[in-house]
Amino acid sequence: MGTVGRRGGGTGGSGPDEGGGDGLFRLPAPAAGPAPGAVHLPGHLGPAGQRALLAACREWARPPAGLRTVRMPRGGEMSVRQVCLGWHWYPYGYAPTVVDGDGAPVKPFPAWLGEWARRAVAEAYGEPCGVRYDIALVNFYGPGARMGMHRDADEETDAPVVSFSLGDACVFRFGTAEGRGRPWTDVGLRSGDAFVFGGPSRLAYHGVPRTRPGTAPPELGLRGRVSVTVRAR
Ligand SMILES: O=C(O)CCC(=O)C(=O)O
Ligand SMILES: [Fe+2]
Repeated sequence: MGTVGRRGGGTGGSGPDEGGGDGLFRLPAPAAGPAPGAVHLPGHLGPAGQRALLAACREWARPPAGLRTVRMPRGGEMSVRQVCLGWHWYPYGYAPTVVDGDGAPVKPFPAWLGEWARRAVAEAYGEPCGVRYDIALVNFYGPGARMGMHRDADEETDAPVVSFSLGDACVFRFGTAEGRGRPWTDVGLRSGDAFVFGGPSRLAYHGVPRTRPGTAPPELGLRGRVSVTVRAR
């Protein structure tokens, strides 16, 4: 990856489907920190983009290799339910099949989602992105679900991670690579936002201490929150 700065301008027609003004993507909005290499893109996905991504998530959630509860090695369960694309993540590694679930082959990672991720990275950093994205983790947050501070450290590449948010707003806590404690910045993520973290922030601890139930855009028809985090293995 090249220099990591704030985005410059628009990225032009690099998306898989511009949606003819129907709001698949919004015009670039001002991008902001909270840390070097970590860029919040508020309102990155327009209404049509949010609808399209949510419809895809609903398909991906179906069995086989569908939504599952993740069991942690020490016996706890994640409150967020998850489905993976491309490679199946389990604590702590990647497998071609759902080794900690129904054993089915993981669903394919769609090329268009890689395009969406590259588009977000290009907007965040103001330069083209050539990463071959091949993994997505789709997280479903019901009432009270949260995600503890962790690093996305099971990938072999240092390609930026891109997350897309749908539904209820949340507090996204973004810390440092040094440890899971302070200092951190609490960023409010809302439906349609993208968040990119790469470069010096690639291995920063982050988590979702809470969502804000009832704040999803009503027209989306989603209760709760969904995040889609795209990575390169
Ligand atoms: O839900 C989010 O926004 C964060 C998800 C996350 O950190 C992950 O999937 O590793
Ligand atoms: Fe993460």
